[in-house]
Amino acid sequence: MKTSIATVSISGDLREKLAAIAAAGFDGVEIFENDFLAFDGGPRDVGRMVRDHGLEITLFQPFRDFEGMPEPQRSRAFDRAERKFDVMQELGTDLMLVCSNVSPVSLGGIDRTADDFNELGECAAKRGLRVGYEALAWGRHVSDHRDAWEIVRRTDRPNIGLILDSFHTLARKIDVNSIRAIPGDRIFIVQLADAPLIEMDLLYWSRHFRNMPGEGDLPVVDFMRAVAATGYDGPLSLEIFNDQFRGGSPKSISVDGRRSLLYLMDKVRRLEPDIAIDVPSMPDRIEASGIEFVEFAADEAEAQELAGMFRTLGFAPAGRHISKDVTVWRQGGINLVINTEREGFAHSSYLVHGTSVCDIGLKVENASATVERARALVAEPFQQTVGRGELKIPAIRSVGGGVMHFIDEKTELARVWDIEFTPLAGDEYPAAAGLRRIDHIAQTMNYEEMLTWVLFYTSIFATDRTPMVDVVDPGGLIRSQAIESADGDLRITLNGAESRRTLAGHFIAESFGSAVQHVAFLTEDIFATAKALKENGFRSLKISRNYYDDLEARFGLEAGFAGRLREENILYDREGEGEYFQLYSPNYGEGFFFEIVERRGGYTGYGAANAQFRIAAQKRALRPKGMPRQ
Ligand SMILES: O=C(O)c1ccc(O)c(O)c1
Ligand SMILES: [Mg+2]
Repeated sequence: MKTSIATVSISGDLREKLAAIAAAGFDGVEIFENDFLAFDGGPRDVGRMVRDHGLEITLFQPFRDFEGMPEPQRSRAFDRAERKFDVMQELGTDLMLVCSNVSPVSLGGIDRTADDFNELGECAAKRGLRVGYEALAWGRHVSDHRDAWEIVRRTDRPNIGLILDSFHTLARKIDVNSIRAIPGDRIFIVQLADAPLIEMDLLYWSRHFRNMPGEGDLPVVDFMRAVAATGYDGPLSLEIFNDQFRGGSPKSISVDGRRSLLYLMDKVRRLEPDIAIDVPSMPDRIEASGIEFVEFAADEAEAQELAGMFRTLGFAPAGRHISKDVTVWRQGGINLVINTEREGFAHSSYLVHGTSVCDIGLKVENASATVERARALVAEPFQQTVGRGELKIPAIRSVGGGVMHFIDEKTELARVWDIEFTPLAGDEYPAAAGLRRIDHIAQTMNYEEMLTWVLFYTSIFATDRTPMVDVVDPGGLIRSQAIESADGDLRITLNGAESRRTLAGHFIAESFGSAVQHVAFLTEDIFATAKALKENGFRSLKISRNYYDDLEARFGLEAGFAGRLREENILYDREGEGEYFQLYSPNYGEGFFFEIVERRGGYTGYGAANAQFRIAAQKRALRPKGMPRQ
């Protein structure tokens, strides 16, 4: 499988773009004409630079408003084409993209258009060049790949072929099976893009909202299955016009691009076992059955403070690491680890981010297969020196600089707590509060990074994303989206902040990067838990009285029940038969906190409707007395 990406898809100048594209492992690059025009060097220099990066130029594009023109525009279009052929030869590429004409003066007409391509094909053939025709979804006369293909077919020249672009076909909801009838060798290149489903003008949607396959809502897999059926084996080329990507990190967007293509083709191969698809083999998406541990990096003083918080939550120290300054605190099936080592990853994470979650342990069926899939999808494996008596636990770098370890039952990894830790009695600790397992963890990031995280999680793990919801913080909007396994065993919520004035934005700024902002524990009886916590000295986040008045009215709650919620500062939500209860800890440091939830009757959400009131309460609690409101 040859992978390629259009230079228009990422930020930077041409030099930066090529470096990032090459580093992410692409084979080729589409040179978008404007990137070339803006470059301070001739076409030969660009060609050399591309090849020096080990890349090839898969396509030069776009050539606009060519076909079906009256005179004198027609002759001018041919003159223009000759000039671009000169450039292409110097660049060292043989393929030009002609996108369907949008000019109001164009005449259309299938025979006229085929004649134009016939003549252009003759000119190109003299130089050994090829021309591909792409139907823009908003083309004046041709806006459907089926019409573009009919024109190419009538031209009947080997150097005139079709260019397919998933966006144009899928945005117009054209039946992808129509692709299956096209001979693969007449398709010169396949461009791929996804997009979120938003009702809007096609051109505007295409130029601003495209994203990587798997990041949006279009059936790109069905499109690619149809392409695979044609026998096409040329480059798969990303062409992503996206406002955020234009301002994003070229390195990270390029990696997302490669990951999206590998993930896409892995899916296609599994769905089309009879078609030979050349994609590196990798284990199927990994089923994760929950979070085995959450590890905090801290210094001694903050470790004490954190431990104090764990204690009020009903956790007790369960083990001390055999050789490291690492303690595991336990309650039910929850393991919270505090690492105060002065070296290693946790320490460097502490130096950069301060006290924060540096590592997440996921329970999987096969830990080494998990790393194998992650590596195949260009994630970075993580390793550090393993001390005597310690296990080598498979791990990767997750997005945002954190680490993710994998624990399975297959091997002795599941016994890590017995093998690497000396048990602690923890007798003098207050009673457990009924916390059973980690319900979810919430990771906070800049909004622009959200697609990167979504693709990371959904491509490696058997998870899906929920629709994005908006959460109102007094300082701005937070976009929230969950990644979850089908049975809800693994739940991670991603919160994207656009403004530093939000609690989430403040947290990212203060912790120097995206991080876990809260961990939510599951209880089976929120009222019993609230009572036990109170006895442990836990002080819950105080929620406004107005919230409870509204709750009572909104859900028609009995006054007594609403009163109990109010008394315990428990937030409530309902979804059909399902009910959700939430209790919050105070903030720790710059905005980290714990949540306790109970799910009744199959409630599957996260209480998004309550988030605004929780955030307002947290902001009140954060504001030092006498400080002006934001
Ligand atoms: O938006 C455009 O004009 C445009 C240009 C070239 C393409 O390949 C394309 O898909 C869109
Ligand atoms: Mg295109």
